Amino acid sequence: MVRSSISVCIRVRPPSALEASRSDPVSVHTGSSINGAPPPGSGEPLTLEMGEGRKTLRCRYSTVLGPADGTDRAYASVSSIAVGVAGGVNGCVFAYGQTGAGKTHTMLGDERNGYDGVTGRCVDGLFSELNQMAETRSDSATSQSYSSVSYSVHCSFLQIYNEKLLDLLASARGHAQDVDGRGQPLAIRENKRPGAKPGAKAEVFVSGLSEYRVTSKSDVMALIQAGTQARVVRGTELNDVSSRSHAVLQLAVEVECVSEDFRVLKRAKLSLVDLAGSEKMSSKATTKNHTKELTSINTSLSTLGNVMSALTDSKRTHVPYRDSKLTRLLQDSLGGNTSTAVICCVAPCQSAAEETASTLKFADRARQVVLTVTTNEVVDDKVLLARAQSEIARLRMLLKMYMGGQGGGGSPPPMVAGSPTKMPAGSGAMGGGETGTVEDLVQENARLADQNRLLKAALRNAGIRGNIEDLQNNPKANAAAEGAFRRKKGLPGGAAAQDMHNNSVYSQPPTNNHAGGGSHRKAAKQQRADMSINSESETEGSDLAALRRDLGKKKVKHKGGGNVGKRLGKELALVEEEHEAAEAERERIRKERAELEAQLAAMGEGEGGEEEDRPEVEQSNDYEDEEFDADDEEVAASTGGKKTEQVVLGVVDFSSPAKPKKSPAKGASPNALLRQSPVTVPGDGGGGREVLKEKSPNRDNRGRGAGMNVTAPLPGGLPGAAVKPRKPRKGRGGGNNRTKKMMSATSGAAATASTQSADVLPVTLMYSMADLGARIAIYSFRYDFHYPSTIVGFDHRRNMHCVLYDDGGESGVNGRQWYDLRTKKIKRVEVEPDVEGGRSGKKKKKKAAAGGGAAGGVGAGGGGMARESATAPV
Ligand SMILES: Nc1ncnc2c1ncn2[C@@H]1O[C@H](COP(=O)(O)OP(=O)(O)OP(=O)(O)O)[C@@H](O)[C@H]1O
Repeated sequence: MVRSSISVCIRVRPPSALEASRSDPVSVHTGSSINGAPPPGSGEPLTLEMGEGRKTLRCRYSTVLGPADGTDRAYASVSSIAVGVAGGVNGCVFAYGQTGAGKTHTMLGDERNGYDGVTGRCVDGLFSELNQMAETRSDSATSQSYSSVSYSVHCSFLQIYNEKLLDLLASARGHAQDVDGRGQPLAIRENKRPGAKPGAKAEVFVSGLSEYRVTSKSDVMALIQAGTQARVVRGTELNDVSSRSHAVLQLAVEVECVSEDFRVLKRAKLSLVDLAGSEKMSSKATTKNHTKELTSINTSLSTLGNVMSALTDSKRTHVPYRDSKLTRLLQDSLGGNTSTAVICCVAPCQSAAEETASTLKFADRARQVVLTVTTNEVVDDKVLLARAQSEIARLRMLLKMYMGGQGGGGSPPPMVAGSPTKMPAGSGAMGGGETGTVEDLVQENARLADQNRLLKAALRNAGIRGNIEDLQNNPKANAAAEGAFRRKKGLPGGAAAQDMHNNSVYSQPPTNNHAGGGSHRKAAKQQRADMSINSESETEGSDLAALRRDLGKKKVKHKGGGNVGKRLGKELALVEEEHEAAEAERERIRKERAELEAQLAAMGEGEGGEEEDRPEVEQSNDYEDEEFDADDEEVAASTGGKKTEQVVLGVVDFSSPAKPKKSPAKGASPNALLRQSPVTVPGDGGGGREVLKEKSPNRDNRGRGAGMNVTAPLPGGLPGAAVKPRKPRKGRGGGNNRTKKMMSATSGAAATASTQSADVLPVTLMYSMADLGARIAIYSFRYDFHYPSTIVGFDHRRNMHCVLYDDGGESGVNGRQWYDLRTKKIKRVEVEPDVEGGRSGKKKKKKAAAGGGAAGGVGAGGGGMARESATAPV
């Protein structure tokens, strides 16, 4: 966790031709050459002469760029923010200033200079960093080495015009336009990240915004070019090409670092914002439209100023983010977990002195805003364990050194690499680490507590008021119930219900997925893995216990007799205390979880029947919802009549090795680039990588993720546009609407399309982002049919794949489905509008507001797969 203030750069543009022709005197001076010394302190000086009889302003800012300075210097002042996004730290750079002051020139550039602005340079810097990490297989931020580092970047571009959010890339996709021809306004929503720390802020994202997968700067530049053409521009008194909207380009980055023992997933977003310029209301703003534009620009900029003021005022409890769309969208960047820089652009001339003074005032406010920035990374249980062990080793070493092992006087040992230890603030030579074991535990606790919350909701739903005490008093029944529950839910450990405490989606090691059964074997294997983790946890526990015993027995004294020893003793005791509290909390949550799961299991046992025959309760897709909470689970569970069929799946790859398609021709129009099918370019890791993949679920998606191990194409191939045959389920009164629809759409297709399960060939999945784009066929033995599909997403939280049927929507199913390809069971099926009766009115409204499609989550941490399956209507 790092605390830093918003970085401020002032850029003074050269006088324009008009200003020169009017002989408008220069009033802004960079450097200290103007009479009177700049105020003391660090930073570069700037002087503003306000005019005759008025005070001259002298100030300092961390970077001041004069008319002769190029955009490269502006980029230099923000490059660390762009590069930091690769390491999982959110970044935001925005340009602020009067109309015609040079914001667009600075941020985007123009066609004449090939859009050579700060934005293009940031994108370049980010991709260079990502490619370097992938090539060297290391994380430059932590110097940690991995066996593989892969990344994905998604780009969106929007404008805020007259307080409406409009997708700048929507027209390129041929989406419906409103009367202005600017596309449908989009809504800002919030997504509470499951597993986030209690009290953590919800993430803001724009629902329905198109996002494109990009793999290089040129991909992004093509999008910028296309989007810029859709931006609202008008000639004004001060600028012939004045932007009348705020433009926000966002890159959502996910980096996956995999080593033998653990996996780390980093998510962050980079926001690059070119604000519309403030302008005085003048008589020339005659048209109604122009006046409306001016009013909304000025209102949103003044709200931005108010937000800055509120953030710098320690007494203010309310920050008016919601007063404008701009501040609401930038909420994370202004007062949240984002490294932010503002480039304040000013005109050099006397006639603009008032506006320049107001821009400098904004800059002063901005630099007082203090941000707390953390790395957004998700680590699996093994890395938590590794860190805890590394922490223990470090503490042991400290103990040894300061209690006589290595003798006094020496300087304390350096921090163990990769062992971020939480030590009390001001711990001097210890360096005061940032995050660590205790925080990891707290984080894990939050995740477990979240899971408990969901379990409680499921229980409430089922109306079960089980007798927990009974189960507690009967360990055998308890274990059996747990096992049944696990088998039913496809959770690890179903075969031998011993321990459910390590049931984390991150704890499952990748396994090859073969056609046919074996899920119980795998579950047993997983259980053994779980148990081994447990025994390691025991070791951890006993190490800590030993450490505590040592601490208890000996009075910590520094051999050299100084205060360092005493202080270290206190620090160790504090760390230990925090550790103990976190462990106790974890224990409490685990107990609670065991009780809840036992209740659910008891319920499952009571239902009876074979696992395969029991339908699974459909769940709502939290990524689509404004806020994910326990209510969602309740709604989902209450859709009793619309349960999904449970089918056994085989997984095969039926595509021949990907042949690189031609890269887009140089000079091709960006719109043509956007319209074309996904382009596969050769990747350095073997598999191709898709670029500019519009995430329309119905698009043919032939790219293959790196790391796919294709054994052979399926003999006889598969039908190109297979239609899903379904039969009405027995005992269900003829099936629901959906079933009927499918039946009528598919009669006769099943027989010809059927493929024997003997043909099923195994394919190796990475259980990660590397699987994206893999075309697979999912086999249902119930219907003896292969469904050709494409993996379009991987949900790290649930450890599930999102696949998309390659049937062009003919099946009538909203094609995206969530599959756990390990356990070979359908876990999630999109709820069709006609069977949505069980949903609450609120939910329906939300869906309708989102244009019937899924939410296009921009939030880097808000569930990557919302992006993959987001925006285009199915
Ligand atoms: N540093 C600079 N060097 C050279 N020309 C510049 C510089 N800054 C701005 N200009 C020129 O000044 C004009 C106005 O700049 P620009 O359009 O970037 O202003 P703006 O702040 O974005 O205005 P608006 O808010 O109205 O969109 C443009 O012609 C641009 O090329």
